[in-house]
Amino acid sequence: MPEPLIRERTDSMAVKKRSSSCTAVAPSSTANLGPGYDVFGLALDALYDRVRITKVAGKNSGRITIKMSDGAIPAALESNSAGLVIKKMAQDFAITDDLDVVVKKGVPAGYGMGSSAASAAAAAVAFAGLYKLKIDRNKLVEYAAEGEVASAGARHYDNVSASVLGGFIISSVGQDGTIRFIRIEPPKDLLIVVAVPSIPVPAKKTEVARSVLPREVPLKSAVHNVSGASTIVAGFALGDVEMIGRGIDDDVIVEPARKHLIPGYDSVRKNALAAGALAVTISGAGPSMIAFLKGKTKRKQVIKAMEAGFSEAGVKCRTFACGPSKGARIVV
Ligand SMILES: Nc1ncnc2c1ncn2[C@@H]1O[C@H](COP(=O)(O)OP(=O)(O)O)[C@@H](O)[C@H]1O
Ligand SMILES: N[C@@H](CCOP(=O)(O)O)C(=O)O
Repeated sequence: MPEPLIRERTDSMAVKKRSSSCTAVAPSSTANLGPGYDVFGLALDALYDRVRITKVAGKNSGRITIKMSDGAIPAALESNSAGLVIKKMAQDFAITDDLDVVVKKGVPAGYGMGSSAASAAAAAVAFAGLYKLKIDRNKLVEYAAEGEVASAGARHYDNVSASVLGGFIISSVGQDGTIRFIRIEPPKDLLIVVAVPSIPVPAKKTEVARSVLPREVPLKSAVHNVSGASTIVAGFALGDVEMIGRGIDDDVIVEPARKHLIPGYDSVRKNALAAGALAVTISGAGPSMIAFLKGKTKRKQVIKAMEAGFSEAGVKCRTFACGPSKGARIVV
């Protein structure tokens, strides 16, 4: 369910004297949007992670300690997306303060809503805020992408760019390694319904879901996906939700290879389309399914349809409707 942004309680005077801290929040996100594998990301105004970084006064052995609100996620620096980001930023800016990091999870880990990315994005923004670093937001995305190594085994930019920058983002990595992000403000009447199935997911689910993808694709499929992806971009640029929907529904490469990982995929998709969704796809690497609608009129019907679809496969799910979100920000 959407979690309201709650401002961090003001630290006591005693704590303030000993240390200084910075807190940032970052939104959940959906990646790919069908044919835009590893390129498209959309920030979702549904769930948020919060990261607070506190300098431990008078200690500069470079020790970074992470405390997680969700005990199922490893708190070890190298295995935690926020930890990897902070470690890399501390190295690059030669910061040796001891740091205490508290990660409050709002985005469930492993369900295709950019959970590791939300922690990584909030960590990058909080670290830059704490040390008042003059780095542009694109560079912040690059730092946040360090965190994806903890979950996906690779630096993919789609979730982190959306979490840091907000809105709809196109990430491109040039042949020379140059990374560029293009942000388009999503149309106001774009509504999103997410269904999160209650099924166990493997640790490093994204790495697993990436391993089932074909290494090479037929030219015909590549052409097909380029046309779908171009339609999505045109839809965002023109503010045309129906056009966005037409493009999303056109992935012939990634979704067919992954759908067997999601019990109920076919019925969720069929039901949601019949109930009035413009497009239905896997959110990120799954297992959540995501539907795109124009306005709120069909929202309840689509929610019911997706729940019924998972139920046909004997799977419970939780559902929510949301809009696009703005990007990560400092709250204290
Ligand atoms: N700060 C973090 N928040 C969430 N997951 C994390 C974090 N650090 C490491 N992980 C690991 O990343 C995996 C979840 O991330 P990921 O597979 O990208 O899923 P999703 O983006 O769908 O939530 C889990 O194995 C989890 O233990
Ligand atoms: N492009 C990635 C996106 C993974 O998103 P997640 O939220 O499931 O981690 C992929 O499809 O592997």
